Amino acid sequence: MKVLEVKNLSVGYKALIGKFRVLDNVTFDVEEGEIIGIVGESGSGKSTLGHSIIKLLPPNAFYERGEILFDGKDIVKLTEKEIENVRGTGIFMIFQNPLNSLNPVKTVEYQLMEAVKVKMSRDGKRFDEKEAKEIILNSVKDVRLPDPEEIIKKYPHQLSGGQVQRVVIAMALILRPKILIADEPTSALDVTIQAQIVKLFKQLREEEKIAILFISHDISLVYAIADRLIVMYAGRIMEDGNIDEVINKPMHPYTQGLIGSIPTISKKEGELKVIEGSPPSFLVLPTGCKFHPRCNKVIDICRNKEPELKTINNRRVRCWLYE
Ligand SMILES: Nc1ncnc2c1ncn2[C@@H]1O[C@H](COP(=O)(O)OP(=O)(O)OP(=O)(O)O)[C@@H](O)[C@H]1O
Repeated sequence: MKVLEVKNLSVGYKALIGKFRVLDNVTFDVEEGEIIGIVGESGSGKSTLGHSIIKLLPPNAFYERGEILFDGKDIVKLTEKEIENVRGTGIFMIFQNPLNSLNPVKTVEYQLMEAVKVKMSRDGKRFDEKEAKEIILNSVKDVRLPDPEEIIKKYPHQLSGGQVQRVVIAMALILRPKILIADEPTSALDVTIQAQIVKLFKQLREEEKIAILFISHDISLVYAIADRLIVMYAGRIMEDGNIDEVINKPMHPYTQGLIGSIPTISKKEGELKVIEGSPPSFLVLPTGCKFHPRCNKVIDICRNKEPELKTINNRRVRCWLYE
């Protein structure tokens, strides 16, 4: 069952130098319980995509075109009041900067309690303080925060970055949304905690059929959690498919470059290949395929005409090599 359909989504920003489009015609569906890794270099539009889906774009951003269908409604068209009812238990986003999700003048306990209240009321349950406290303490234990009783009395600024991130993840565990968007959720955490959080996300999917959009620049981490991989470049989907198939047989030269630059045990240091150059500015995007200036398989047509995202054997790929 589809829980989200993003159709032909284009999103831009207004800046002093003028308007520019970041997301360009992004289309993908999300199935119930599916974990999708969204990868790409910094600036490829991953966070913009996440913020668009939960309708929390910065004030200078605008939806140019397209639809985001969730629960029979187009998120793009929802009023602030309507989207408020979707956020939390419908769609929840863990931001790259977790402090943005917390209120600086309220304790952790207060904020997790609010989440429990929202969850109970949307599930049609009567609020029970004792039960709520138990749910809070369990969620704090689940994210491996030390001294749960003590930590919930604290304010966000009294916690480390990694602890704040775990409080936000605890909030997600309480709310159990239909869709969880996690933007680099574990980058502030050390490797052992990271592994535990990845396990928790998988458990959430198993128990609650939560769909997760896991945004990261770290393909190896995504490989440990996702079923499917979407590769973004310059605000476009370049490749999309089953994660094992994409990792073992990447079709797009950009995906091949990203995977070729992952240090793995089997590769000796000297064999690591990095993609030359850097992503283009959205103000002056190249003509044709946006990756062509950095592509080692470039052919004439790539410079002049942008390829469409084509479906080939269960995979979508935007590249002239497969036309
Ligand atoms: N508030 C903003 N105002 C203007 N431009 C913005 C704003 N936020 C993002 N952008 C532009 O959108 C582009 C995509 O940014 P975005 O944060 O979505 O990429 P990303 O792939 O998530 O990168 P990162 O991995 O660094 O977070 C950026 O290069 C930047 O030019």
